[in-house]
Amino acid sequence: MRLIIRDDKRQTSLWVAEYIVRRINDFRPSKDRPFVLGLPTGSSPEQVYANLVDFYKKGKVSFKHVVTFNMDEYVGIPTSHPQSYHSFMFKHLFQHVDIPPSQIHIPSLENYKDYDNMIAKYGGIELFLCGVGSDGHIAFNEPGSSLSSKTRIKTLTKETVIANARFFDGDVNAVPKSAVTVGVKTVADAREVVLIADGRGKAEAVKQAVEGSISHTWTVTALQMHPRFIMVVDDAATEELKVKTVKYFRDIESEGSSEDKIKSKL
Ligand SMILES: N[C@@H]1[C@@H](O)[C@H](O)[C@@H](COP(=O)(O)O)O[C@@H]1O
Repeated sequence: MRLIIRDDKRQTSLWVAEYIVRRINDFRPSKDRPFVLGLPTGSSPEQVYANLVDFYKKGKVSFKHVVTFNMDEYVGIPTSHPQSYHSFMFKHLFQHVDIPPSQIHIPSLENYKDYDNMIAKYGGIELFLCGVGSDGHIAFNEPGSSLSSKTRIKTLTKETVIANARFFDGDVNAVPKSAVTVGVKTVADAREVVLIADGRGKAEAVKQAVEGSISHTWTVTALQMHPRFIMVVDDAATEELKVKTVKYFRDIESEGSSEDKIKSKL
């Protein structure tokens, strides 16, 4: 695991967007060999998407040969609903860049049983970007979800419904109570996972992800097993970590990752 700590959300969002642009460009995607990108919704990635749009407009990246798979979607509201994840993705990213609509995938009641197969047909996900819930859930894999789960329907916990009420004018009753979501294993099967978290509200989840034991109680902890897992967090999100942990990761990252260091010497 790499843990990148930046001062604030502006900086974490920039780091992640620059990283994604670099990964897409280094991959040199083509029609026959697209870059397969897993994507989240939520307030955490919003500025990442704004930066990606900006980089696209400046000609630094193209999404023409990028295939996307979103991680989740509410059940019970139409895709046209302003708070559907479908609407979110078009508003913040898809409508501003050159991705062909046929290359966009969002889970739904219609396609969820085939979702993991669809991903497999593209050769798997190259990079899965994700956020994390305050209770440590990734996508909508709430506490107690199987760490080997695949795409399915999940009931949302009260904590998540309350947390997401902010997008529904604070009305808890308006928040859908279930969702289609990729599984923990769907995320963990990606060749690389990049997680972005900011704010004090994510501090406990970040602590569990970095210092906790692997447990279905905090589904994010499953990513500790991942060979290429990068967490990008702001200062506030590190507040529950041990001083020693923060110092350790700051020290190794201040020199660049060991891989970057070795490559730069070649
Ligand atoms: N299903 C989404 C998750 O994918 C997201 O990571 C989480 C955190 O959202 P936010 O980034 O708004 O804090 O919220 C929702 O529950």
